Amino acid sequence: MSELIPVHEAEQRIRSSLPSFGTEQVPIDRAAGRVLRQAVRAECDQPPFDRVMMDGIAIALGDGSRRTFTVRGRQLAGMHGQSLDDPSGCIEVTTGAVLPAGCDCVVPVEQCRRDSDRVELVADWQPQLRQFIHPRGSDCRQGDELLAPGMRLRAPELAVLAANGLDRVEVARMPAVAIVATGDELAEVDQRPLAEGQIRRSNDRALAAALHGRGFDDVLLTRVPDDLAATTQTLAGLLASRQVLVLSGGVSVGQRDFVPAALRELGVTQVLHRIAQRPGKPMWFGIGPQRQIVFALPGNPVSALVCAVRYLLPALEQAVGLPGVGGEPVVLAAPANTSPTLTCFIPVRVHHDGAGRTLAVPVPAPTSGDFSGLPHTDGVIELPPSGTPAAAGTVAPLYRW
Ligand SMILES: Nc1nc2c(c(=O)[nH]1)N[C@H]1C(S)=C(S)[C@@H](COP(=O)(O)OP(=O)(O)OC[C@H]3O[C@@H](n4cnc5c(N)ncnc54)[C@H](O)[C@@H]3O)O[C@H]1N2
Ligand code: MOO
Repeated sequence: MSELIPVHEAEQRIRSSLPSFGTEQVPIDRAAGRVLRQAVRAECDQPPFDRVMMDGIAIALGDGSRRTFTVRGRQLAGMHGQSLDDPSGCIEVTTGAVLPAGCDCVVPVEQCRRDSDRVELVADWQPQLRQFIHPRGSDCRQGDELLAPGMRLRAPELAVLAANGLDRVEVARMPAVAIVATGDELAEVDQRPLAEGQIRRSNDRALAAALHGRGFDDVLLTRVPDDLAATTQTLAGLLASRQVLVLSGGVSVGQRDFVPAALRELGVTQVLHRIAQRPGKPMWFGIGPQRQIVFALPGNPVSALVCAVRYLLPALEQAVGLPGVGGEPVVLAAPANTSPTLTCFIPVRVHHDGAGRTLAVPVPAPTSGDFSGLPHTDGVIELPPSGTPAAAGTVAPLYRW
């Protein structure tokens, strides 16, 4: 039997063997949630002109002693061309308008008393030079790099794309994923009644949800029986049409655990099998002849999910160009058991204390087959091998579901 590989080495081996899925151009309205694969530079200065910040009047301040002004014109947002030549005058302006030529101060309407075309400043209001003006280029200058490859396109990034005239954008191509459930004991979700010895298949739905949650939406669900020929045939078809295969079950040492043998027969190169961790020890990972990514996860539901959040999701995120961020540091709120030889992954519920620290309360699953309590948890923490339990206060990385 192959030796157990430490968690950090398993991660390293996976990361260094991943392909990229390439890029594609998409219209801006299909870009939300995608991963940017180009740099975006400012099309022009932002704001592109000195911009009025308040509805009111624009004036030429001079020495600041003048208290009354005569309205000489109007410059609303979207208009241009007004000019003030006479400091006793003012121009009515609205938020977002170009500051009229000759003006250097905006007085909000709340600080004005208007009588016909005469405006008087309220008694205790003292206008200041350049007040309530967004100067041209204060947000960014033409040519500044605003977005870099590897950024996820969320709301702020979409605003920048739109503001800079990008109606199409280059993003990472998302892989076609197949999730394959193995096991003769597995029944469909709607099968009633269940025969003795059967359980409904649930790992595939959990894995698909985990993938959708990270933006991997092209996911096909299928199953194979515990039979080498059938497994090999189904996997051959999937390797021809999908870039990522995620299998659950059939990777251990049982008489009917055919997954590693079938993958070997199909020319998938094994990169690792069996990691020094609990749960999820039997995980298998390999790369196909056309550089397909193949994760064969253990069938136990907690094990499958742990391996998905610790290895599968970070790997696919790397392959689409996102920077690796690792687990999120959290503070253990109570002691947690460890193993002297294995890295332990422990389900936790997280909350924040008064100081804003993220505290993790261990909610251990009785076995890796017991997943009904997981909905009340947020993810798993990773505890390295140790001869003593991890004390409350230990900082550990959290991998969210
Ligand atoms: N002699 C040994 N036996 C086992 C070892 C070992 O080292 N020596 N390792 C154990 C560990 S740890 C795990 S984890 C499991 C993993 O086994 P497989 O990946 O081969 O998974 P299966 O045997 O097919 O299934 C395990 C368990 O999970 C249930 N299952 C499978 N698929 C699904 C699904 N889609 N939805 C819900 N549940 C699923 C299945 O019914 C089994 O109960 O091996 C141990 N054995
Ligand atoms: O590695 Mo298995 O996941 O403990 O049951």
